[in-house]
Amino acid sequence: MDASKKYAQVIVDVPSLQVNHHFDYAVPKEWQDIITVGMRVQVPFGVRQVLAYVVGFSDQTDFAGEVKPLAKLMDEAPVLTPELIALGNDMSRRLFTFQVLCYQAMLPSLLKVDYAKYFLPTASLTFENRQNYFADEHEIAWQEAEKQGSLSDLIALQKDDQVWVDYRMADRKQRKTEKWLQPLLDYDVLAQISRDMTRHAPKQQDLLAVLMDLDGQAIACSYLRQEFDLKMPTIRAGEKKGWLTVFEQEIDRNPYADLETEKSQAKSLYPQQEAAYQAVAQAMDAQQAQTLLLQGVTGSGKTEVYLQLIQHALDQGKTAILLVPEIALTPQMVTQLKGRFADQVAVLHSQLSRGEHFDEWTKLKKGQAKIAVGARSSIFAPLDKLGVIILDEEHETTYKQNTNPRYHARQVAKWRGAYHNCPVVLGSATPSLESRARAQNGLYQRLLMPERTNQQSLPQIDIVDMREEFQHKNYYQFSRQLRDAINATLDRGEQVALMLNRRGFANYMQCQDCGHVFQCPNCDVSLTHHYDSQSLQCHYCSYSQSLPQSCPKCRGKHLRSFGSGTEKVEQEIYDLFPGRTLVRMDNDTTRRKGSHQKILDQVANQEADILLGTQMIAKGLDFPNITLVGVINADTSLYLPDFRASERTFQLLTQVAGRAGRGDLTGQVIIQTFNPDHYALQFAQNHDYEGFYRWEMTYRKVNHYSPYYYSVRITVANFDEKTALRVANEIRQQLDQAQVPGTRIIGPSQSALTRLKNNYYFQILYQYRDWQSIQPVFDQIKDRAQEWDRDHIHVGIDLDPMTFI
Ligand SMILES: Nc1ncnc2c1ncn2[C@@H]1O[C@H](COP(=O)(O)OP(=O)(O)OP(=O)(O)O)[C@@H](O)[C@H]1O
Ligand SMILES: [Zn+2]
Ligand SMILES: [Zn+2]
Repeated sequence: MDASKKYAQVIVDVPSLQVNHHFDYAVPKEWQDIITVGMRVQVPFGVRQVLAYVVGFSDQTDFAGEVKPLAKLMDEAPVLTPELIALGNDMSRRLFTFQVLCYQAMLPSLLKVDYAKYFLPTASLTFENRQNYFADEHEIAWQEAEKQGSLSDLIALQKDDQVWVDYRMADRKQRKTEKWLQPLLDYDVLAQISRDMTRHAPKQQDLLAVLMDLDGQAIACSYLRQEFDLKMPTIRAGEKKGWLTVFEQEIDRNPYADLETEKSQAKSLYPQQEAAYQAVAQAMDAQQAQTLLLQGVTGSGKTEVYLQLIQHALDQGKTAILLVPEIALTPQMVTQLKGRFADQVAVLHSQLSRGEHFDEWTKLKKGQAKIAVGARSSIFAPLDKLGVIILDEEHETTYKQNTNPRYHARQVAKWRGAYHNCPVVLGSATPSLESRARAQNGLYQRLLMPERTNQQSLPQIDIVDMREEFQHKNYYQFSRQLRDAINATLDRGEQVALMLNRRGFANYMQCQDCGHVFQCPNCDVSLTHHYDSQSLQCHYCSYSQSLPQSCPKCRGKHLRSFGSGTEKVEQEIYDLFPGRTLVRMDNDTTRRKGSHQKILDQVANQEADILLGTQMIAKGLDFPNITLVGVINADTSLYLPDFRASERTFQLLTQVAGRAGRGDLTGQVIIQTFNPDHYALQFAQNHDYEGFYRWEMTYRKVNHYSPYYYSVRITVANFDEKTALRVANEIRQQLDQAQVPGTRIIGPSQSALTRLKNNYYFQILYQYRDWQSIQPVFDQIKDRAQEWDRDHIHVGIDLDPMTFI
């Protein structure tokens, strides 16, 4: 018996009791050899049994009362590694949140829903164990094993790879299995049987011959059918005679099975790529936990550098994580990774079913796949021996989670890099100001790739003043210049990409007679007119109503929708460019699995002349025949209630402009705007990231914004406005009393969306310079938030927020 495992330290999963300290439970004797840190257990807690995570063991406890025993084991193998347990601990402190929430964020969602577990034999299960544990069954339910008292034995067998555990969701599609057979007899015995058999059983003779050939190796029954015409009845007959046994073997549900990938070879690097590669590879070789900012213009070949760095990690016997802003939007990246690394890649894709996602995660955990690619949460990929961590488009806001735990993947990446002594690469054509500033201070090493790989210069960008168009009575959303350019491009047989900037933008419906705007009855936002479904919808709470016929206020019948959704622009394109084929890419057309890829294929195969999309089309696309990029409206994102509005606009315009002229043909970009003089547009026009950076830094300094000052946003929500405001004021007082030097407090003020989901929101913005100094007061607020929560007053603490609505 392992004395050091007398007590298990667990973090309980109880929403109303979130604390960061662990509870002690006694480990039953029969579990002491199989239980490990990172497994989930059930423990008695008050009158209930609750889920808990084992985070450590000890041979003594400080707890004065009676220490209860653990009630149930939930896993056959740890779901969290010691590294992830330590990470969750640090994250929760750093973000003023709770450990259990961090652990939940790290695990695949299948583990959070109702599922059942079964033990199934693997090919290496010994005959004896099969008889002992399975008898005639082909699987044993976990609960059944618990009842029979064989759970710990089966878990030990799982460690020995003799059985595996199948996770099945209550009512979802199951893991696919197929029938395999395992020969049970030696060659000599089989040969003897064969000699003794009558000649009238040719199928049996064939089966014996195959079994002798297999020499003990397991094989899929379907193979015998295909190759030897031996069908299940024959095999079952052999089973009855004790020659073999049939079992279910899982089939990989490979979600990318039908993805056509051409095998790709490493390209020989251009000098600028080589220099960047060498800098990172050196840090990898020296096992240095260093952050490198790879600042490469659009089309400079960042992807190839990533691929070769990942190869370098594999060559070192290590693993790698590649993060992308949103995996559904980057099918080209997945294709490239699959082409280069085939099955060594696990894709953690948000559009996978829970089961498929779980399978990919399992491959990483078991070491069957060594490269994890995916969005934000893939930073928690259960990989050992990380050799490199890469964040592509590191400036993207999707790397920050907007719900608890509000972590930033970049920060977690640096933590894991430090743990594994491996470098973190942040790649972007338009780095976030925070990262660029850290490079300036020498905290990050800056790597530059200023040239495009096609040896062409960046595309020429023209800015069109839409105010003049209106003066000339052109009421279309297409300026004359953009129309001419589109026609000329299409006449040359080239393609066009058009972006409709929808950040902070919607089509609202207004009464022409009285000016009434249709609003959501639950939230303080305008309803959005959806042309497809002929309805008005709220984007925040999903409220929906059919299109009204008259105004509820004045009964007038002149209703009109304003703004321009992609559908509306689509209609204008049909009017202005008859006979041209168009594909639309936005949230509505890409919701279904695979639809995004289909749209991109149409563009790649030149079945579409015009690609019309939201900011979705700005990222990562590489189509050599797209030579013209048009931005229909550059302005909307400039007016977000957010100090990063200019940065976002600059990034978006630079990224989308970067889609033009990536092949041998010269690119051209036309940006339409009502604010031609805005600096974000001016610097974007001149491809001047550094100029923008310097200008914007001055603005941030003057206004006390990031990266000079960091901020915490505290939100208070309640269905009663007065209560919400009262608590917000209390928090303000508490912050005032703490008197942390170098801080500034703004608010409470009503949030930009004052009534979201039937709640009133207030926010306080707290600007600070040094995390350590604010820790005590925010820890207090965090603990009080628990109490408020019980009264349905929801207090959120968002460290370094990325959005302000
Ligand atoms: N060493 C190389 N030799 C030949 N072609 C290359 C090489 N490296 C990259 N390319 C090609 O150059 C093009 C641009 O590269 P890539 O898409 O990686 O750019 P990027 O820096 O990621 O751009 P963006 O930021 O716009 O996504 C691609 O078509 C790629 O196949
Ligand atoms: Zn009206
Ligand atoms: Zn709503």
